[in-house]
Amino acid sequence: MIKIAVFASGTGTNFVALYDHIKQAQLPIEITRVICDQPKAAVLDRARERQIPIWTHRLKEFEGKEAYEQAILTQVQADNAQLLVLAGYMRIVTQVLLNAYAGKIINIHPALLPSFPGRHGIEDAFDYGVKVTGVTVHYVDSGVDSGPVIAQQPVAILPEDSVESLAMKIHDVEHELYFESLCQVLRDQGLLTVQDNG
Ligand SMILES: Nc1nc2c(c(=O)[nH]1)N[C@@H](CN(C=O)c1ccc(C(=O)N[C@@H](CCC(=O)O)C(=O)O)cc1)CN2
Ligand SMILES: NCC(=O)N[C@@H]1O[C@H](COP(=O)([O-])[O-])[C@@H](O)[C@H]1O
Repeated sequence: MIKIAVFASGTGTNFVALYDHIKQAQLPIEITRVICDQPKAAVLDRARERQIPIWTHRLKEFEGKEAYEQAILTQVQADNAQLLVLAGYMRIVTQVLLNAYAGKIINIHPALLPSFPGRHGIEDAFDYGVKVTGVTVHYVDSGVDSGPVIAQQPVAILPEDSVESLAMKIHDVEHELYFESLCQVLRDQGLLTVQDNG
């Protein structure tokens, strides 16, 4: 069984999409825990509904970011998580996790990096007026949205689009591309085989 931890801070639609795809495909992948920095985030209810364990604490409960991430590291290592999957996790991952999980942390971003990094990729692309934006899945490094790209998919911004309609199109792409990218990463790391149908 391949063990992955999902990190999220908000609604959790990407977590649900990954969960559903893994279940539908009957892949040997287990989401060991949802890690969340916002104890009231909706993603936690989604995890509870699916009997997925959670770890949720606010940063301010700890003596700084390093102690916070050390607590997360202790938990994901105890869970034997092999890959950390950031899915709307709004914290910059520090060297505590980067060192322990070098090359084993991935993220999804709602823009075509390196364009429009940061917390507001969808709105920034819409406000800039680009005609094409999209979704990026990438490895996480010490920079922000600067790690090696794993996959990208374009999304056209039409004249009739609002930022809301664009966000819906972006999320629809995310909910397919992240699962495809996860399987590719697990295959690249020799954890998933063709025999697994992954
Ligand atoms: N080391 C990395 N950590 C994270 C990355 C990354 O590429 N490298 N991607 C982000 C996700 N993200 C955009 O995709 C993102 C999330 C949050 C922020 C940010 O600036 N957040 C807060 C608080 C920062 C903190 O306390 O950690 C802020 O507004 O200051 C920027 C980009 C996930 N992590
Ligand atoms: N900079 C990171 C970032 O903007 N991530 C974005 O947060 C959203 C989380 O949605 P979800 O909670 O419904 O999965 C997703 O659109 C993801 O690309």
